[in-house]
Amino acid sequence: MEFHDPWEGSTLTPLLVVENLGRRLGDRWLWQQVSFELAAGEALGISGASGTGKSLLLRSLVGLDPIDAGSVMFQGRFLKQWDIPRLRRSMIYLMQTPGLIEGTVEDNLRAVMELRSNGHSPYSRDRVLEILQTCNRDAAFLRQSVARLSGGERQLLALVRALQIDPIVLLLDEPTAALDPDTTRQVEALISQWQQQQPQRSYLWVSHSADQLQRMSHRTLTLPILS
Ligand SMILES: Nc1ncnc2c1ncn2[C@@H]1O[C@H](COP(=O)(O)OP(=O)(O)OP(=O)(O)O)[C@@H](O)[C@H]1O
Repeated sequence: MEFHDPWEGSTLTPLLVVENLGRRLGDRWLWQQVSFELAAGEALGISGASGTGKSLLLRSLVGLDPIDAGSVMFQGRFLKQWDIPRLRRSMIYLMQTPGLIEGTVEDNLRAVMELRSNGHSPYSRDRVLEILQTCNRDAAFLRQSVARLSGGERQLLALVRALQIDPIVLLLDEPTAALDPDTTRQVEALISQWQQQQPQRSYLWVSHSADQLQRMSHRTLTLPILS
């Protein structure tokens, strides 16, 4: 199976080049010959039935899951040439169910900035409040206990936590799957605003909603069902 990349031949320098990627599950290929490029500023949708390997594809792009064939190049360097913490700051994978620490929303945001792998960038409440404004949240959200957050609020927190690290590429794994329509629109607005603030920012967005992919991506790759 092979994907046709309609952006092939584009004069834009690609941020991400995926060539003939393959992933085995036991003695079968989950997917193979997956090839695509993500240009600076591009939004690429990923669709496919449950179990076709969308999450594993995103995870493999940042070395969280093994690759059995092919190569991934980010900003001109193969994955194995990257310092992995640095790669994962530049290209952040946002998982479906975010892992959070106990405490408040702000504890979670601050903890990430204090991690060595984030280069000791200082935590900035002003920066976070600016991001939160887009989704109608203020300082009261920062004081909330994580234990009392809804599924949607946990997703919002995970997104804000990623955005404050200032990535170039976001790998979004069904980021609104657990959200009501209003919060879904807020998340979409947040991502759009983030992307438009700097033209090189790009994202891959996995979704089961064709409408959402039409709103949020320039084009879509569909993973085929394993035969
Ligand atoms: N770490 C792993 N090792 C081996 N197999 C895995 C692993 N993680 C997931 N799988 C299997 O790989 C297949 C693809 O899983 P994946 O979560 O990538 O699918 P998906 O397309 O994202 O599904 P959904 O739309 O339901 O989220 C599934 O059959 C799953 O059971």
